[in-house]
Amino acid sequence: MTDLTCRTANVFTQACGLQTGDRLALILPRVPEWWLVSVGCIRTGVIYMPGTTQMKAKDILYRLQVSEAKAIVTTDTLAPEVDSVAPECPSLKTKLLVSDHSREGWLDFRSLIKSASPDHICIKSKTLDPMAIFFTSGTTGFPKMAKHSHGFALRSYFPACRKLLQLKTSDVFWCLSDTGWILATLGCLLEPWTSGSTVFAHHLPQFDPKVIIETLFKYPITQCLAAPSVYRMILQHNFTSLRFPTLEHCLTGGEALLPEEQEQWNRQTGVLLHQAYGQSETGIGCGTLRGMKIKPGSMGKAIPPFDIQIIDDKGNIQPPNTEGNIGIRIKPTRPIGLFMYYENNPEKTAEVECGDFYNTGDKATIDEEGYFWFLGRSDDVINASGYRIGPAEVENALAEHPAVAESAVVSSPDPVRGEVVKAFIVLNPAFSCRDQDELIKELQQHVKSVTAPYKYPRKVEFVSELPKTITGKIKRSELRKKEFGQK
Ligand SMILES: Nc1ncnc2c1ncn2[C@@H]1O[C@H](COP(=O)(O)OP(=O)(O)OP(=O)(O)O)[C@@H](O)[C@H]1O
Repeated sequence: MTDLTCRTANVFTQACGLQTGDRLALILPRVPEWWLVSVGCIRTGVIYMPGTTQMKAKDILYRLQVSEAKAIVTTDTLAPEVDSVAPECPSLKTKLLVSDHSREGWLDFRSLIKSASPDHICIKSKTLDPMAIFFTSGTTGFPKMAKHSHGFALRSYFPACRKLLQLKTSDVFWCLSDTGWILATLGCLLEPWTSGSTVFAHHLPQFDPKVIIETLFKYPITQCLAAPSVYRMILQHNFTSLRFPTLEHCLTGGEALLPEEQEQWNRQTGVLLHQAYGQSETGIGCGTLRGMKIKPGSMGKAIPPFDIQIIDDKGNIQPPNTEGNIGIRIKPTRPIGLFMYYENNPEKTAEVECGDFYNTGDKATIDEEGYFWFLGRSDDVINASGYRIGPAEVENALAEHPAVAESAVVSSPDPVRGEVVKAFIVLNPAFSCRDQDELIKELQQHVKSVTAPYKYPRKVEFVSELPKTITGKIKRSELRKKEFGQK
């Protein structure tokens, strides 16, 4: 890795003429070059911007333009999409292709690193020098550019952070996160790197639960990190045995995990599933550390150096069991590992500052033991007849009914009540022939029976799919806007 990443650094500074502070878009699947490019950038101070390979031309265009990227690294699959938008990106000077074939107008990354010198002197980066830009998922609008410093990498060395996974040199760690997501930089690169553990990588072009299960049986993987949907798919697969021979520890985060899924995973695999919470802005903010008591449905406790509190809209700390915003203290000192600011967006950067805190825009409560309980994004919380309802609570209740494959709960206008709870539901195929009115009544009754009755969805609509971001997160804001007749 030292040899190859030094060569990569030389390719960037010499063959590509990139300088410290230039931006490079990194859009690669799970191939070894993803690691080389990331570390090559860290060595040279080139700011890298990971992006998912699921992007289409317009997504790539948006990212290249707003970031004024000077270079891009990608594969054959996305090169034509890049070429189709490159004329509209005047800053883009270098296109690097990771492939066994050549392509006109592109530099061949693999042959360049073969011929590059392995001698390279790393820049002397300071903790607060910029390292990477992570685009947010765009769940609530256009993706924002969360800029991180080298302190983000440093945070993985902090003893308190290493308690999350407690990786050892003997561990074989498999992080299934999309390479475009901040979790991949943490789970595929920084965490195992700082612990000296083995990284397991699988190309996995599609999330086929059968392949994931076979892989966990075949290879000596001891720890696994993946989005809740991955564990969900495995559980829904009805495989005869999920007793993986070497798996000891599992972590998930990035979206809500249902408490019953957490329990079901434990029952079927014999391994505990720990939950973490984070954002492109924060990396992992809180989590259930290895060995800590798991409270199903909770996102665990704040991980130092972050001081996380539940705050009101003015930044006042709220007592336990009171709904509020998840805030991370930034005054008097901004903690290492938290994003620096939104690039080119001082208004948005100022908007998320709330008193002494960075307001994550997520609603939650904290209990007496310091465990956080996610309610939903601030914009998604429903205010029905004076009751504040988090979509996650209703979606969790619906998920317990066998008819529900997936649901999204949003606010909907009502002439009498102002706002009511509306559920968009994707049915499991076995229930698609059922009388719809009858099924709606049954589902409403079910929600009333498993959670506080005022939360039940007064409106229900069955849909074939839910609107999602390219990383698979439900765009509740899109559904809500449709309900209120907005664009
Ligand atoms: N454990 C978790 N449980 C529930 N939600 C989670 C969890 N972890 C993360 N999230 C959600 O994911 C969000 C972070 O996702 P990300 O940084 O990818 O961008 P986004 O907020 O989805 O997109 P955008 O900011 O562009 O709308 C959090 O703010 C939170 O809403």
